Amino acid sequence: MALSSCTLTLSPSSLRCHVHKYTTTIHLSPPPSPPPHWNLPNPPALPFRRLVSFPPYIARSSLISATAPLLQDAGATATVLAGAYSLVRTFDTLTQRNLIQQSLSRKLVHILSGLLFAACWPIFSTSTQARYLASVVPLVNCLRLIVNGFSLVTDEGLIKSVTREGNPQELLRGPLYYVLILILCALVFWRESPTGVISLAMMCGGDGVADIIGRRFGSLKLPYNQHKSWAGSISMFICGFLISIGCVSDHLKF
Ligand SMILES: C/C(=C\COP(=O)(O)O)CCC[C@H](C)CCC[C@H](C)CCCC(C)C
Ligand SMILES: Nc1ccn([C@@H]2O[C@H](COP(=O)(O)OP(=O)(O)O)[C@@H](O)[C@H]2O)c(=O)n1
Repeated sequence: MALSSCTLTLSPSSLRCHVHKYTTTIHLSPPPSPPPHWNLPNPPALPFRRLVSFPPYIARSSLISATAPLLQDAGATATVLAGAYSLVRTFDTLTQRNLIQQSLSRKLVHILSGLLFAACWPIFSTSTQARYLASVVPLVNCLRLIVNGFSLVTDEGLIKSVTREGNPQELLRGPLYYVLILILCALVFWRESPTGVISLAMMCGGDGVADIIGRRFGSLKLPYNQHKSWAGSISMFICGFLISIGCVSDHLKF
């Protein structure tokens, strides 16, 4: 029903609105004077009666709407941090129990960490601070790699699931560069540009698969690099391309 008119009757306790279907103007009448036994001072003569101040529930709802994105981003950051810790712990347990080889564990952590990090971006809000809170996750892991890489602390699970030979200093090379790229992609590209997720798809999906395929089927080496093979390089291109297409599809809203 279209609102065609409203006659407002202001009163100190409430605002009553009587909607009439067929008049088209709005009449604002001055509030009735309070009964004499209230002994209130006469209100100042204003050219136009100010509406009563917003009731507390409106002030509260505007505060909630202002802090809701921050609370959402804080919750998302805590969730993804817990996911990162759980991922490394899971592969450490699988390696400890000899259910998978350490080299395969490391590569699966390599493939899954960055892709799952980017897959979590949609749970953050669309506010400007979202990317900064999201980048806290790789930043915390960057600090973990540094303190373990310099043996300031020793996280055996992290070292076993992320290094080739179990040398803590290995954490200061590939893994450290890896999380720095995650920070860069989150801060610079975030969800505005597909460049970030495509870079992560190639670094995580492509490079990770190249190692797995290249070690097993890479007998035919590249002419200019005897440490790389045609099988590994072609698998990097194909998997990286397919994962990139998946990352920039609708479900990430690019
Ligand atoms: C093993 C890794 C890189 C090795 O690179 P390269 O030597 O083969 O070139 C990856 C290291 C991963 C890091 C320790 C953990 C990163 C977690 C990530 C920031 C957040 C993941 C969240 C998600 C929900 C699991
Ligand atoms: N294009 C590629 C990449 C890796 N690989 C194989 O994967 C192994 C490790 O690859 P990598 O140098 O990317 O290892 P990370 O430095 O990524 O840990 C190489 O020694 C090769 O056996 C390949 O055959 N072809």
